[in-house]
Amino acid sequence: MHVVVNAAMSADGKLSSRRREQVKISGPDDFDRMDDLRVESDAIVVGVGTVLADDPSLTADGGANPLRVVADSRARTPTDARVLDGRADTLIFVSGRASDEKIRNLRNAGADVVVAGDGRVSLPGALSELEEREIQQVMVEGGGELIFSLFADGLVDELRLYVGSLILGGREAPTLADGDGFAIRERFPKLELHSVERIDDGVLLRYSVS
Ligand SMILES: NC(=O)C1=CN([C@@H]2O[C@H](COP(=O)(O)OP(=O)(O)OC[C@H]3O[C@@H](n4cnc5c(N)ncnc54)[C@H](OP(=O)(O)O)[C@@H]3O)[C@@H](O)[C@H]2O)C=CC1
Ligand SMILES: Nc1nc(O)c(N)c(N[C@@H]2O[C@H](COP(=O)(O)O)[C@@H](O)[C@H]2O)n1
Repeated sequence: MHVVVNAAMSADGKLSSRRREQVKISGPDDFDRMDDLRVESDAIVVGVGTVLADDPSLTADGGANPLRVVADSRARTPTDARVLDGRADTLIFVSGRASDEKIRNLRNAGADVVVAGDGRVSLPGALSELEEREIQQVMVEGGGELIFSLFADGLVDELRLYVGSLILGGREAPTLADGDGFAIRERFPKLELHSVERIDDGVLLRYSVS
């Protein structure tokens, strides 16, 4: 399985505003590139924070829709969220912290709900489940909490990072890898830079993860 993290950040490294509002960091050509990546992926994964903040549809304009996947330990995805609009299949990973009632409500809203882990969703467990379903390419769209955990668990193969030409600012604004962060005595994940490409008025950086 190949796991690609795709995200857009401002020149000061923020994924959205200090109020966690969805900001258009990508321009039209970069959104087209993102859509192409959705089409060529078998699953798109986000954390429930992104669902609650952005209410994304996670569908592809130009082709077949990949499986939509949400990491949502406590089953907080609203039953009227756009990821449950029936336009594509949706799999929600919850953990032992999710109540039976919330799981039932999500299933009634059309989601496939799978329990992975006891505390937060076990990401190795979730990716194993996707592998069993013959998912070959996974596109992770965010946000920063989920991306940090995937790096911490050593589960990311590739990073495609669009850097837009704007400053969002704010110490509380989400960044690419939030979570607890890494310390110097631990191993910082290392990247290998493969390409730099100007798109719209920003830059796409493509890395593999060593
Ligand atoms: N510019 C861009 O490319 C993008 C920007 N964004 C922005 O990012 C922000 C949302 O990011 P963020 O708040 O970090 O939310 P995330 O989408 O990363 O979701 C985080 C939540 O996922 C749940 N989760 C379940 N399992 C795990 C796990 N193993 N590790 C980490 N999280 C887990 C947790 O909630 P629980 O414990 O309840 O399960 C956690 O709070 C929004 O402002 C959005 O606009 C988002 C995507 C892309
Ligand atoms: N690539 C990219 N550029 C931006 O400027 C963005 N704000 C995002 N955000 C991500 O796109 C999702 C929106 O999805 P839908 O089009 O509604 O399906 C959003 O939830 C973020 O994951 N990405």
